[in-house]
Amino acid sequence: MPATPLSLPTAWPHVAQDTMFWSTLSQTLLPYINTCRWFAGKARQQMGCSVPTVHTLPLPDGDVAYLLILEAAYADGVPENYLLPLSFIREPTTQQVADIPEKGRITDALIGGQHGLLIDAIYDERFRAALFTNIYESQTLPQTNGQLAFRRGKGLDESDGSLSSRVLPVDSSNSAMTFGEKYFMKLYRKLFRETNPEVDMVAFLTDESDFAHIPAFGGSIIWQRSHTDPLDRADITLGMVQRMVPNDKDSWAQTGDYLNDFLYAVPQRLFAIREDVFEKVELLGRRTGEMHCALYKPGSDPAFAPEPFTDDYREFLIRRFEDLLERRYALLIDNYTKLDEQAQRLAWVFMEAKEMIDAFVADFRARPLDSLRIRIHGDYHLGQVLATHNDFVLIDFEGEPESTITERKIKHSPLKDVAGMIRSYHYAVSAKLFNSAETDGLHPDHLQRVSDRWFYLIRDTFLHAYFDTFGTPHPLFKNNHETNYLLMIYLLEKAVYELGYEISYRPSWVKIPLKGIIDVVREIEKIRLDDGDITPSVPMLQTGLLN
Ligand SMILES: Nc1ncnc2c1ncn2[C@@H]1O[C@H](COP(=O)(O)OP(=O)(O)O)[C@@H](O)[C@H]1O
Ligand SMILES: O=P(O)(O)O[C@H]1O[C@H](CO)[C@@H](O[C@H]2O[C@H](CO)[C@@H](O)[C@H](O)[C@H]2O)[C@H](O)[C@H]1O
Repeated sequence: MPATPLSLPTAWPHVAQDTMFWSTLSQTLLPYINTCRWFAGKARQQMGCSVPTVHTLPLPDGDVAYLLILEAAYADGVPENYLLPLSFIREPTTQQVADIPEKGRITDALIGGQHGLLIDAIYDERFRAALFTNIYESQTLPQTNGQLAFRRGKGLDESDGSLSSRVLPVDSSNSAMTFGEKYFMKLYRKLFRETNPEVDMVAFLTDESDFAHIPAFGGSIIWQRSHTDPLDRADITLGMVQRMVPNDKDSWAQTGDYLNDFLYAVPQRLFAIREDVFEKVELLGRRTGEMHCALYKPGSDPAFAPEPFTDDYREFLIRRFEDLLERRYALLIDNYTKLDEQAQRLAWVFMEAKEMIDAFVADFRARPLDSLRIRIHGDYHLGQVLATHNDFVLIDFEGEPESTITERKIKHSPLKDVAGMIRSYHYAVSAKLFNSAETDGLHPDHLQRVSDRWFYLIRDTFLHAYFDTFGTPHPLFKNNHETNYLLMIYLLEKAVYELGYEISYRPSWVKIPLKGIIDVVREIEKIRLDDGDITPSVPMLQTGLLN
């Protein structure tokens, strides 16, 4: 923190409309947000930060906090908006300062002649209490630009008007707090000019279905803007409350534990998966199916009603695929020499399959498809499933981080979620078997066979339990042939997406999505043979490279 504190003349309760105040403060805010986990613009060339909107939130003791909407500008690309709540702690005691984690302290300041500490308000108990009380009372607070609408959901009990709170040590792209250890509040940091899909999804599942395996919806905080611009009038979601789920860990960690048990036997050439592992996988398949059944509501609100595979959707998916593939091939070529030998071999097969993949994707444009599309989870993997004592709770319905909010609300076949989970099981076994001391001296080909065997058994167990939930026939899945085709489309899309993620963040894991891509390419070959569609212009795969 600077030796000379920031000095601003206006008294804290009156700064909301003081543009000088915010323009001076924004110079301090830019370096601060660059230290925050939730700020996604760190690696971009930044052109500054401003405070276009300030909302005032009265606190229980008569003081105020502010909800700032920050705008971060970049040398290229559109600016981004972030939510930063601000509190001013006057003359804080040593204990008060110590109670606020370093990452929550913004700057020492002299504001309206009073010394104090400006902090991220989530670390101020008064601020948290104000948010919760406003939700409990479904208050609407008028602001200069629109109003803050706090809305209570079914999951917030009548008896819980006032509860003690704390910030949860979840270091992610949003901020999390708990109230009475019974409610979980998420404050969204990166804002979009639309309602957040998570609130839509959780509210829909809580209000319109009896699906009990999400944390029940407790309420939301929405900024309803003054609708001066007809093209830019959507409400903006700032936060959401759900029931807090007591959980030991997420399913990624739980599956990792099961794999640790499995791993011990591998060097002795023993293949042993405990029965309760299959039971858990079956249960997750069932819960996933139940979630999709709950989201399948013909005749409901148009935002959720099932839709066919329209031309628009087909074009959207093909464009997305082509763009993704182009970027991934370029990334792979640029980073080829950094890959290990096994990844390089797989990369060759992927390159060699380019024509076949292109033809497979293009076929999506005209292929007759009678299955239906619905709203789905959208970013479904083992890390999004909390493992409770003997069941699962599904969380984080915010959608794919790389997609825009509009894209995240597009309806897909639920097989996209299924593909996400299948990919996640593939990741779990590959990451364990190829990165553990227990399997260190084992031949990679042997490990690959063991890994494949585990994966196929688990995948099929998941799929059987999933489809059993629907009974047959079901309008979401026309027939086995079409279902298999769609599953391949979404598996391929997910694995190609992951390839980019791993090249950028975990180069030693690149072979995991590459193997996933090649498994799908082999299935595509089978689909082509089934279709009787072997045109000499698109060669079959030369699998010799894999040996
Ligand atoms: N309802 C809940 N009850 C308990 N813990 C939760 C709940 N929702 C989320 N969490 C915890 O918070 C973490 C982050 O939640 P998530 O919804 O994934 O947020 P983000 O959008 O920031 O990724 C989860 O991995 C989980 O540990
Ligand atoms: O968690 P996010 O929503 O930020 O998603 C990104 O990171 C994920 C890794 O944490 C990544 O997921 C991939 O790795 C997981 C194991 O670490 C695996 O379970 C997933 O199946 C796999 O896709 C995700 O792709 C990325 O967007």
